Amino acid sequence: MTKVNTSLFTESKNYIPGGVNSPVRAFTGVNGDPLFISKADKAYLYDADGKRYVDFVGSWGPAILGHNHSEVAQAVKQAVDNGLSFGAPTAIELEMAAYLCQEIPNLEMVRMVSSGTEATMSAIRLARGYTGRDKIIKFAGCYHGHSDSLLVNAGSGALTQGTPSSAGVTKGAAQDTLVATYNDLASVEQLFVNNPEQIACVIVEPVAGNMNCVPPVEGFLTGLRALCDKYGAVLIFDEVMTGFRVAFKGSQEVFNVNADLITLGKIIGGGMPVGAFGGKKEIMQHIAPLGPVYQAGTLSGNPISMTAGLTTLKLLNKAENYQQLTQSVDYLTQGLVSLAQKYDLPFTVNKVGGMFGIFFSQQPVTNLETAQQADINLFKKFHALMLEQGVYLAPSAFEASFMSLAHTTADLDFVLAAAEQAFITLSKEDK
Ligand SMILES: Cc1ncc(COP(=O)(O)O)c(C=O)c1O
Ligand SMILES: N[C@H](C=O)CCC(=O)O
Repeated sequence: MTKVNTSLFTESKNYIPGGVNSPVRAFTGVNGDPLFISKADKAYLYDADGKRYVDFVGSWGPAILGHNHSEVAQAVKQAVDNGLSFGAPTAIELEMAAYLCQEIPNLEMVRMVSSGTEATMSAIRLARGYTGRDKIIKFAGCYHGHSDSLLVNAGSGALTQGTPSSAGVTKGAAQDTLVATYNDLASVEQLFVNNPEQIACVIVEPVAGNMNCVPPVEGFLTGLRALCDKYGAVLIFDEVMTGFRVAFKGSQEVFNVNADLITLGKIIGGGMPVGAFGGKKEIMQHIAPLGPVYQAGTLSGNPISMTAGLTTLKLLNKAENYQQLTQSVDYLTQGLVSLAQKYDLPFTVNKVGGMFGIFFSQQPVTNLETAQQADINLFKKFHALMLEQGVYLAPSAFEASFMSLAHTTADLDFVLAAAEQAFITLSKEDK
């Protein structure tokens, strides 16, 4: 790390646990030290020492237009002039809700919250209140935020830190969380059979992005739909990451499957804190003040977040944007695969729309077990070599990468040239 970065990190550790406000930022997953970011623009991050990086983290997903998009920034500046927060209904939150319901399949009503964690926690409470059942099914390696009952075999930072099932979660909170294997319908059906009429919902990342990027195999999501119908459970698609990322209308469109409840976050806040959950009216009417399932939030529907989010969504809403994202992902990942072959390195990629994952693995990665079988040490070395050359990848082998509309072919060629240098170094070390 360079001078200013080093002193900021040293100082931060005195006041903030681990020097960071979210564990995955700490770079422990790559045995490094975090960069302190001073500004971001288009496809680039600039660290505290002024060094530029081509960024594939995109604030963990939201920056799909690229950083600091001028129209979003302008709209936010105007909204700020009217006040930051009112704790009362606004026209902009109505506009956001109506827009989401118009664009996202099966979203008839939606409640805004302030994070993805709140969205999934509330959706689960709602599913429990609606069905009168206690147990839920999640998948090993999927991450749905940090509420107690979901920090069981979780992905993302929890997995990276080696604490997929967090300390501090009581047995009571965890006992109703049943864990199945991603892409394995038999493991789900077994849980339904073993817990008759007790399972309120299945919650799934339709494309897993918190054990790196792991798409659903053919029939997995439709199979979940069928199992939920058969056993009377609610199907929750956690689209906090995949919403507006894999396609404008999300995973339901890509995989042609209907969910009962959908959670959103990240992109719908355009870089501001946000989350949302919604779905069929019949279920959503159980939420307070209409129904008995309580859910609330001081800053929910915050006008600045709504403005940033809605402006982002309207700019995104063009088929050619998703063609561009897919083409950019294809260009980069095909280039990486060819280079890895050239230097005889084990390498595989997964991708859907604007998200992708790279693995130092010879076998396809379809679940947590195969993601963990990839060569994590090789990834750590690759990460360091890329960072040195000005490419910012997620500091963990268990995080998906994100393309933005601001990444140019020149940026991607720069990244491929850096990757070639990194692969040359890695292949020499390998021998
Ligand atoms: C799929 C998924 N669900 C939920 C969350 C939680 O969102 P947040 O970090 O905004 O609480 C995240 C990311 O953190 C996520 O990737
Ligand atoms: N993978 C997480 C969200 O998608 C990363 C964000 C965080 O935990 O800080």
